Amino acid sequence: MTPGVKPLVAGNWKMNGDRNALHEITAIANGIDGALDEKIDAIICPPATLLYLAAGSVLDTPLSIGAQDCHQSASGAHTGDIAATMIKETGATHVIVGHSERRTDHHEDDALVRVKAIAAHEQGLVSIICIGETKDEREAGETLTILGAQLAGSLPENCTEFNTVVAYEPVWAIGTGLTPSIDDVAEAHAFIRSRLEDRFGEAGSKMRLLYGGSVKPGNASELMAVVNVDGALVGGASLKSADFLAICEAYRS
Ligand SMILES: O=C(CO)COP(=O)(O)O
Repeated sequence: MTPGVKPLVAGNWKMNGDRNALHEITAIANGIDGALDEKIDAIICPPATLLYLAAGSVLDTPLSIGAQDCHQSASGAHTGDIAATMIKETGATHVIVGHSERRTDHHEDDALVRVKAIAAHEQGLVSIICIGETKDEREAGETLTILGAQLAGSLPENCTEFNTVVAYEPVWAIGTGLTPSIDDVAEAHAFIRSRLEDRFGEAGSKMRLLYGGSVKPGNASELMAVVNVDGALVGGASLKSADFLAICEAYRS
């Protein structure tokens, strides 16, 4: 954790969830009591088809809703894409950009992630900008070089602690049950923090840095206790309210 920074626990549902799964969102919203709400912010990012319903279902609760991607343009001939303006209209407040699955599946590069983040910021949405190395890159000892390049290329100049969250997700840890060692998480997050401070000064020291990749109730406390880990970006374990709430509980004491 970073002193003075309120942690964020974010759930990324990816391409999972239908109307029947909305009760998981209300269960999470109801499971965050006042004491926990004082300790953490929490958001769930369901698929775009559920954004309106999800945002409507968490009104007046501590839970917020985010999207999983946005287009860099405000409107236009972009079949299948969703603009940040549209996300804003649903009542969502956050948007993930640059997730490794989009970088791989849709060939998104740092430059594109950067303009998506700008589009999100222009609409008053908080961008959750994802970075992370592949297994090959880690084994080649290139982790910090890759993270440095992704940070430089994916984060726009207008990032502040209010409009930007950085999520470190080692690609090889996503959905695999594998996690880096605590020392490796600490090293990566310390590196990211120093790069953010170099570039954004005071704002860089307060920007929230999430760890993502196989975060579960069983490892959340250990991972969340690492210096400069200001929360989690949770995939599979965010689909079940009990698991997501158990991860949030890592911050109760
Ligand atoms: O990609 C992730 C969150 O964005 C992590 O997914 P898992 O928690 O399922 O490994």
